[in-house]
Amino acid sequence: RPSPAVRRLVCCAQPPSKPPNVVDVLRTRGLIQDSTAATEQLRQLCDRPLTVYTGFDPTADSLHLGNLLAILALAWFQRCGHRVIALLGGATAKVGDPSGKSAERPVLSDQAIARNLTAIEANLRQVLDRSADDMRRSSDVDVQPFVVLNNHDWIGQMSFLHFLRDVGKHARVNTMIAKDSVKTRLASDDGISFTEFTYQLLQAYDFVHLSDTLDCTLQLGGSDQWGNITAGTELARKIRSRTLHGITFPLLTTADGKKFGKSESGAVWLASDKLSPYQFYQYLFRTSDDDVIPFMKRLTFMPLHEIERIETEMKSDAYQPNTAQKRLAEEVTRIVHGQQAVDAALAATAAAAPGSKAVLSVDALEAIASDMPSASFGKEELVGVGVVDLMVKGGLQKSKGEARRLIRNGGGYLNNVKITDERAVLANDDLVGGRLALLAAGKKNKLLVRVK
Ligand SMILES: Nc1ncnc2c1ncn2[C@@H]1O[C@H](COP(=O)(O)OP(=O)(O)OP(=O)(O)O)[C@@H](O)[C@H]1O
Ligand SMILES: N[C@@H](Cc1ccc(O)cc1)C(=O)O
Repeated sequence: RPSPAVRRLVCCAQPPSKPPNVVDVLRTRGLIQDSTAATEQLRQLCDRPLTVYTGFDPTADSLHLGNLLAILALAWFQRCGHRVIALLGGATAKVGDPSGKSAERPVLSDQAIARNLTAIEANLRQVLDRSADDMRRSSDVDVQPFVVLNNHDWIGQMSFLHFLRDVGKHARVNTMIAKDSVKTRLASDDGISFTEFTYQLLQAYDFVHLSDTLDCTLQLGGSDQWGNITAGTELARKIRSRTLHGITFPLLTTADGKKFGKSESGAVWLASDKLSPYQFYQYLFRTSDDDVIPFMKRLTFMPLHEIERIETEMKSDAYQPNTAQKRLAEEVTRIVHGQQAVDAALAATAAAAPGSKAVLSVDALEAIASDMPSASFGKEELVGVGVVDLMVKGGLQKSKGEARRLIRNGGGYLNNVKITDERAVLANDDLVGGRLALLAAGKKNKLLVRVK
């Protein structure tokens, strides 16, 4: 298929089509919580290409599902023809954002920050590059490459005196202590360190710096960032007499109301070495019926009319349970890990399904390994050994008698194929990839056997 540029030439040199106003996109998808201007003023501001940024502190070695909301908000700006900056907080991570935190953050070593920076940049690229490529393939909107910056490049050089004179002098402590992030911590027994107290000024300085150097006029962030974003708009007004804007989106919360975060246990990581694409897919597949439609609007690029159609279908008697969840899981996994990962997750899900007859691959078995008990044996303890013995040794059945009865009643399976003979032995060919086999007692009770 010819590139958009070539298509434009062929199609009588038509100008690129005008993308929708990003404010309408964000608003209709539930991605605006607060903003520094009323909707109409924001629409006017976004009616021509502008530069927008969001910051990510490298406080862990992966971003998570909550951060995906911020990345997708940036992607919507990119898809609507704006220039986007993803800012890595190499400097701010050393200080620690008190927003939404009830206690002081631990100090990270320079090595840990450097490792996290590389990992987080990879997460951003894996989503934003793919989104931009998809967009370039499917429309003629002028999608600009996104820019990644690290605030250590300017804050790292700044002297303390410079900071006190050029930034601190223009900030009122009264205003600073009124921010939610500080107010809550001041009320706690441990209070807040001077370091974390100054965080908002560093983020404010970033905004002014990006507006000076790259004409960035808008900052996005989760609702926990409102205080830091407005610290930037206030500073710009004071030291540059300039009006900058901010938009926040509501935080993505778990079913029990907790913010998805990297510091929370059980984070839904975007990095595949911390959470496999299959587990990522499974997590989304388990979304409740109440959350599935809002998640589709906020975490996918699916057109709204399609989401609304699914919402209507969910209310009909003919609706197959979990169809919407499957679609959500596929779309979000594709955005984060790509189509191949979706195909692999679907194959693994089919392999693990109760009563599955799916032909097994090594990848599928490895993907589902964490979902079921497993047992490892030397190859000589497996090949030529009776499946009845293996079922008992692996803990799938309590006794050989029980295992025999199971097979006689048609409930024993090896690699998703019914075992018809209770004297059957495991052959070399039964080891998928020469190292894995799946034994099952009934439809759900499965055991993964591995060669040690
Ligand atoms: N659950 C969430 N829903 C929506 N946005 C989020 C969520 N968690 C973080 N963000 C947003 O992602 C951006 C980067 O946040 P940050 O790097 O501090 O992650 P974090 O998960 O909040 O980290 P930590 O748990 O260490 O506070 C911010 O704009 C933040 O508001
Ligand atoms: N404070 C943001 C990250 C950030 C860092 C620097 C900025 O300029 C902007 C945002 C957060 O913790 O989520």
